[in-house]
Amino acid sequence: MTRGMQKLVAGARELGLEIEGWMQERFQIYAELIRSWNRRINLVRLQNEENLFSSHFLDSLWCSRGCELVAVGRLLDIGSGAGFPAVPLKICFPHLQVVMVESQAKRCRFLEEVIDALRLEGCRVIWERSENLARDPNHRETYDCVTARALAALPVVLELGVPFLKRGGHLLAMKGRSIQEELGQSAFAMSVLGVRLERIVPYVFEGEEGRHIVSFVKEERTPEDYPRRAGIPEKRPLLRRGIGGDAVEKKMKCNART
Ligand SMILES: C[S@@+](CC[C@H](N)C(=O)[O-])C[C@H]1O[C@@H](n2cnc3c(N)ncnc32)[C@H](O)[C@@H]1O
Repeated sequence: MTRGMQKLVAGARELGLEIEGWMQERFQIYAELIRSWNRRINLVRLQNEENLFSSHFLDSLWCSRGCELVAVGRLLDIGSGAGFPAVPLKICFPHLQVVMVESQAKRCRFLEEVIDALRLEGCRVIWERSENLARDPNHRETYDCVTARALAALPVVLELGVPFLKRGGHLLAMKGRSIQEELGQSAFAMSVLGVRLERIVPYVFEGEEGRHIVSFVKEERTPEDYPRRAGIPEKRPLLRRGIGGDAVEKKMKCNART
């Protein structure tokens, strides 16, 4: 077993997850595909093999602390990129019905190859902006769980993600050190969209510090006006105007990738 795989298996065990042999094989194939595609298209910043297994695969599995994934049926991952956190979650929780929505065509082609190579049944990718997909009645208010990693600042993640949730469903935002500041900026978006903060799970592991899973629960139907049309949530985040909105907006752009 490679050192990367050893770290993944040990880290997952601390989360109460057993990565069985057939799951390890899938992680191995997934890692090979990422390495090979990464030479052609920009998928992830790869320092070394260990970094892929811990900072990406293990990091993704921390979502399991955000809500009871065993009780989740439909899960939507917005802006999956190379497949995080959706693919590691699907490998370890095979019962999940997973949809990945991704706006870049090349990344969607990569994700389709991953689904085929790993034989991930009940997992598909949609090439679309999430703002548009959220208008589709087959997707709007139909998911038990929505995940987002390195997608955007928190008020933007809320506007993109909450419309997909059923009442009682969870939005899991994977965030870095700026979490308190971003939460402070999210009060207005939370009240407009009808969600409440359920819990913040801080975590660290070797090579990663200051990480958080932020879990929200949807309490009310989302007004039809949200999300606004493609690009607007990012350009004009849901902040209450007149209290330094513009200054906050500029700062939020810096926080988007954490
Ligand atoms: C920084 S990458 C993060 C990818 C992955 N979640 C990860 O953690 O490595 C953000 C991804 O979200 C996609 N994206 C950004 N806005 C989107 C939107 N509104 N709808 C769908 N995909 C979007 C981008 O194309 C990009 O692949």
